[in-house]
Amino acid sequence: MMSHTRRAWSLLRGGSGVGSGSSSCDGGGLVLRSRSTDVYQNLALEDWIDANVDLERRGVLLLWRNRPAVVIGRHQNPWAECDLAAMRRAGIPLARRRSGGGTVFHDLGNLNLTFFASKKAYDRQRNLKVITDALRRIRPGLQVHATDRFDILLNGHLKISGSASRLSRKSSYHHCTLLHSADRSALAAVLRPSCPGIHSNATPSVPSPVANLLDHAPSLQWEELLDALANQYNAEFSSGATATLVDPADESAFPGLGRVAAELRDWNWTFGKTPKFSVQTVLHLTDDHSRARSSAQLHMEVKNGVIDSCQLDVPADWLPPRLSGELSGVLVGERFCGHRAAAAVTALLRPESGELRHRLRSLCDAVVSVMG
Ligand SMILES: Nc1ncnc2c1ncn2[C@@H]1O[C@H](COP(=O)(O)OP(=O)(O)OP(=O)(O)O)[C@@H](O)[C@H]1O
Repeated sequence: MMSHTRRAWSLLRGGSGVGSGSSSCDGGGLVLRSRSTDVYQNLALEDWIDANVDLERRGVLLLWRNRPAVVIGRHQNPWAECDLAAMRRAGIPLARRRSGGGTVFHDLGNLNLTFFASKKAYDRQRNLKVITDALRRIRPGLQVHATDRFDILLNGHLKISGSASRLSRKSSYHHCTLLHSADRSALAAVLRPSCPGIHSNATPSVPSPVANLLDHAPSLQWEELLDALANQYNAEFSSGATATLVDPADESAFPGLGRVAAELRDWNWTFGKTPKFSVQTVLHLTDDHSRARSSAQLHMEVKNGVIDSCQLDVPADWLPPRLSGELSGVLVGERFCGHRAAAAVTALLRPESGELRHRLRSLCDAVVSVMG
């Protein structure tokens, strides 16, 4: 018997098997649900569908959820958008998506919907209408509306959905989040800057108060929500598709997907694609007994996530210029990442006089903590 994934693959490749409406494609045709909760696999699945499915013939709606993850827009700076140290402690990965826009938090209480269509059929308000119509249909009392920023708001001001999209030569996709029962305190804890004093042209996020659907529609279960969305998609796009489970980890069904997932997971994409930026900040220094205090100025230029230049202005009565100069030199060419920088500067902390070592350590710690 054909597995769900294989059936989906044959459908995606243009085989038959979906309901009668699917071939009269008014931009609609196939509803898929990903089995995976790995953010990189799911983002790679989006790429795969965009590259391999004939979207002129049929559109696709992909429904997916991730284990906790922070997803930044293509042109964003992760150090400016999220608390990387807190994420590392909690084991929450960072992903950079291919589309533009701002930073969002995902977990299993957040549903993602990706609407794939030909470039000609690309229509974000129509896609958002699928979501708002589905919500109104299952809970007529819910006050939801789509904004001209392509967010969906509840009760006029609480964001339940954010959108981003990507257009290629012939195809398009538009993905949206939908907060059902996400951990809002985790969301607030990770969506704040790691690093002070960043100057850059990266796209900034637009923070909004958020809400979970479950708090406003207390008995709304996942299956009811997923069915309503699939049905509404079919109604809007005159399709007769039933949702099909797919597994992006199945390389025989999605050849090449694993390589794309690995690229998305790689530091060179997640951090290395950050638009160039500079960091200018004051470092607060203390000795080992937290008695003596001083401050230093840090100025770094970072390109492709790597420190291109580093200048430390440290008062001469705190450290001899030789040592602060040496620390600056050690950091140039390093990835702008606190935990990696910590390894790089450890070598500097060779025995000097005890007092100087404490003062150098304090300076190193201050620099490393700035780097997230
Ligand atoms: N899963 C989520 N769903 C909806 N809103 C979220 C979610 N996670 C975070 N947010 C809120 O959305 C803000 C980011 O919104 P922003 O508009 O910058 O990006 P976006 O919604 O991804 O995309 P776009 O900018 O393309 O609309 C966050 O600061 C937070 O307030």
